[in-house]
Amino acid sequence: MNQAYWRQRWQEHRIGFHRPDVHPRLPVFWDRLQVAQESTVFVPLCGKSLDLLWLVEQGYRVRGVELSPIAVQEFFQEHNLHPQVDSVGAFQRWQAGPIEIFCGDFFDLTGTELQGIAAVYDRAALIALPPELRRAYAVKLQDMLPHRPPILLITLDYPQETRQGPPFAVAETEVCALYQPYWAVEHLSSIDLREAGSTDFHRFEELVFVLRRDDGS
Ligand SMILES: C[S@@+](CC[C@H](N)C(=O)[O-])C[C@H]1O[C@@H](n2cnc3c(N)ncnc32)[C@H](O)[C@@H]1O
Repeated sequence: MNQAYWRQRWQEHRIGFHRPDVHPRLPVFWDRLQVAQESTVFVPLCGKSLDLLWLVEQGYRVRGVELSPIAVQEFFQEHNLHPQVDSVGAFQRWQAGPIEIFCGDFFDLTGTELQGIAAVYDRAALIALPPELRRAYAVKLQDMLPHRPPILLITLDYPQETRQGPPFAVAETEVCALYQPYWAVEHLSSIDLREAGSTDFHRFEELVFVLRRDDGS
């Protein structure tokens, strides 16, 4: 699973992961993070998600990172936003009002781009990555966010042997293995997506977690 794969998916418009609406779990669970308004939320591997706009409507600033320039351009175009574009390190930074998207590879972030981050929203970022990159992704977040802001994390879980990712299955045990001991993991909900007719696998669940700084207390 490499950059070429994702760039090609955007080029061919194979973006079944992109929702035409705000993710239903975001408004339900966001308040659990208790993030002060006007602070900045980091949205890794953001695509052109409408969740960015929902967060802005709630009074936050958002900072995304996304590999595909097609995704970034479409996001701003589709919402009639007129971004300023400049270069920051390895990234092209697109900015319009409270929305900033760093176009480039998440793994090229240095940490300076994430200064002032008050919370993280991960929907379909961790599960977009194969196992070896998931470990690197979590380590990178740990390195770049030493103040351990809260994370709202949405994953999928299903028998991985029944299909190839992405999306990859990421169960609660793996979330705990990746994020503890830096963050305490609270499992908020499991939703059987088969009921919504989304799949015919014998198990296909969406899991929602909140990760909070673990002070060891
Ligand atoms: C499954 S999609 C999810 C997009 C978005 N979070 C959403 O909910 O619609 C994964 C996204 O991550 C992007 N991506 C994959 N690898 C990346 C990387 N190393 N750095 C930045 N973006 C990446 C892809 O281009 C794709 O848009």
